[in-house]
Amino acid sequence: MAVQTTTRREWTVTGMDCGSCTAKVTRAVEQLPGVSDVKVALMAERLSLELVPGTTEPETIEHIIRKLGFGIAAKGREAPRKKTFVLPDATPIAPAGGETDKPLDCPDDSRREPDGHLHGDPSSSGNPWHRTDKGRLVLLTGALLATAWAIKFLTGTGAGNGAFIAACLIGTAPIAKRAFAALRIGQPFTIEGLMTIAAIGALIIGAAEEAALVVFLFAVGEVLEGVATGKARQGIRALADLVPKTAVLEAAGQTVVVPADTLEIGQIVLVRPGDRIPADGTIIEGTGGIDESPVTGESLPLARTVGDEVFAGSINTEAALRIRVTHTPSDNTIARIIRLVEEAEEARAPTERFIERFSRIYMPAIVALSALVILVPPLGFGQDWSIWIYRGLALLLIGCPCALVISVPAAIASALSSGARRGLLMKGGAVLELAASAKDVAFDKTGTLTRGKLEVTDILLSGTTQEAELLAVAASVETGSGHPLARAIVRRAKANGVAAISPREASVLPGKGAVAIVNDAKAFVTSPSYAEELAGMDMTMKGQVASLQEQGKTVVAVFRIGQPLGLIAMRDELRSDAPEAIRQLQALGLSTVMLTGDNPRTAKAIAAGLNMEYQAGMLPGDKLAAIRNLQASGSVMMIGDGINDAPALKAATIGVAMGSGTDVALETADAAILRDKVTDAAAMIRLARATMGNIRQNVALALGLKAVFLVTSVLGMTGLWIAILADTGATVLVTMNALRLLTFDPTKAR
Ligand SMILES: Nc1ncnc2c1ncn2[C@@H]1O[C@H](COP(=O)(O)OP(=O)(O)OP(=O)(O)O)[C@@H](O)[C@H]1O
Ligand SMILES: [Zn+2]
Repeated sequence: MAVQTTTRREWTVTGMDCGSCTAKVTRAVEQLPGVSDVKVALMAERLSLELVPGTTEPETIEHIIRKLGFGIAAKGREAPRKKTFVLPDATPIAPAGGETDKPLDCPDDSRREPDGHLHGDPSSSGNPWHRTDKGRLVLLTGALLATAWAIKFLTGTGAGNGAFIAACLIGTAPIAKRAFAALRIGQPFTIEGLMTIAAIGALIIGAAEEAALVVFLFAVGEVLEGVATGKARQGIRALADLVPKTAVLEAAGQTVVVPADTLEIGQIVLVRPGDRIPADGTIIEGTGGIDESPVTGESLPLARTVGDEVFAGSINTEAALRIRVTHTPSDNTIARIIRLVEEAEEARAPTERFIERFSRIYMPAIVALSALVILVPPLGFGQDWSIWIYRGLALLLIGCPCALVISVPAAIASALSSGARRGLLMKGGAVLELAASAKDVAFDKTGTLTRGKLEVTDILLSGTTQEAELLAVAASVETGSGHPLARAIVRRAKANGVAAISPREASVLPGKGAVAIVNDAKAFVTSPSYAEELAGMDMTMKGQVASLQEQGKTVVAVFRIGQPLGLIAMRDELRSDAPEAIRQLQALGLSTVMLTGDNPRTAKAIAAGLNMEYQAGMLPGDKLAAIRNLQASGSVMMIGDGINDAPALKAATIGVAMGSGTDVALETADAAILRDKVTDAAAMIRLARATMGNIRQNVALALGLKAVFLVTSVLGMTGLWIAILADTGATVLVTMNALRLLTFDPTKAR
């Protein structure tokens, strides 16, 4: 075989509460044969990897993950693999590969439904805590501890000690099992491992009561971590809940209620007032206010009528609507947003990667340190063994990097879902981190700072040309172009009742204009400067152009080679919040610049109203060069509508697409602003900065607490159970702090 094909496989993995859990899963599977590109998303509870068919069986992967104490279920169904096959009479054949532990009644996992019920922590979402494995461990260890205490008080120390030993051993068993599973696949340093050593060690030095308490507190901590992480996950899940589960389908003159995820393109659904719209579609009957806040964050209801597009998840506020479905459920705008937010987690922030590397060293370092604490004082200085073993064991319990490792993903997940609810999409922690450090913000003009809905204001005719002729030629040249200028001209021709002449060989000259053969003559609609270059302009025309441009209007020349026909001037309105947006960005310490293909005079008139810098007369390539130039001095955020500025958006450190309609932009840009609000650019910066601030607080808190208890443990001021309490406390505190980002409102200027 020349090419080794791989298939992408996905699982839902439950029970991961922190970054060291995801690291454990990652390391466990990435060393398996045929496995590559392993991605584990803590918040989305997802494991995905590339797998060479016929190497590692997916069942093996599931088996290993379960052994480590997590729940796992395959996501979706993959195309059947070629390696295993089923005979016509459905008698399964074991594959030739020594896979013996595979259940015979299940020859191919691709035919198995994701079973939903999981071995480990059945579901960290939804399930009450006491129904989870970790919850049961708390109940078990708690009951054992209580019993042991009762025995101690009723019978005196001797029997009580035995009860504590039993409680500790029984409670440690499941933890030790997970530690051994990790050890067998080459991961000696796990929190379960440290726990097991500490508990057994404590038993050996006769601290049975404390050992039992430590096991109990550890179990409590695990549950608390699970609850905190579950809270962070809810932010993302809430988005998915916005799409109604059912839809009223119109079929053969009748209405039936069907599950919303079975809707197909072309079907007609009925949406009553007050209901959420079940699918992306087009209104075919009815007029009403639509609240699009779930999708775009814009909470003012927008008037929508026949022919308008609506988004799944929006609320129909007034009248009954009939809607034709235009997108399948998995392709809905909201579904794509959810997917982006989920996948965003995999685009790690540099800080996150640094912390992960740090935590890989941290645990072994703590183990080495506690070995020294145990050995050096008794051996070197003749000190008492039991004191230093105790202190060394306490130190071991500080070796859990959970709080540190969870600090970044929890903050980022909270920020991403908080942003998504306001129509601010960012593809991951890396984007957040870069946005927080942005120095310049570059704006496209048309459609970004302005509304992009141009209006023809002046028509100036050359020589004997009639207005109708000018418009007819211009409109037919422009029929092939989607440029806002082109649309304005075509609209005006229609309004004047001018019949368009069908053009031949119509094409656009990006950044310059459009050309076509109209009535057997090559005709152009271009920028005045390109017209000058191509055909020349007389003094009167030049004067007219200049005075129109000084009024902030965009002028195009209509001509055939050697024959000017006239000028068309258009005006585009600034978005009402553009001046405020520029003010806010400048107040945040960013420098702002407008990059436009329009001419310098028009650009100057518009930039003056915004009090910002500008660069004009730029071809798409020039915009790209300008971005590169700015990047020499720091991160650059570029905001555009994706028309004519895609290369610049791509080149910018953070490319932000603006506008809900642009399908492509959402997937290609680094971030998107779904409401048509320029001030959201400032909101995005604020959210990014708040997130990085939150992460810094979390890291300081986590490291600070570790440092304090490291010292107090070595000095013997705090013991085993305080050490485990400090660890859990830090994790919970850090997660709670990160959750504050869920309610942070970045649109408020401070
Ligand atoms: N289809 C077209 N018809 C007529 N003129 C055009 C067309 N496309 C571009 N031009 C001319 O080229 C100039 C630059 O176009 P370009 O699309 O790069 O920028 P723009 O849309 O005017 O502004 P911005 O760069 O801010 O979005 C326009 O101002 C216009 O004069
Ligand atoms: Zn953990």
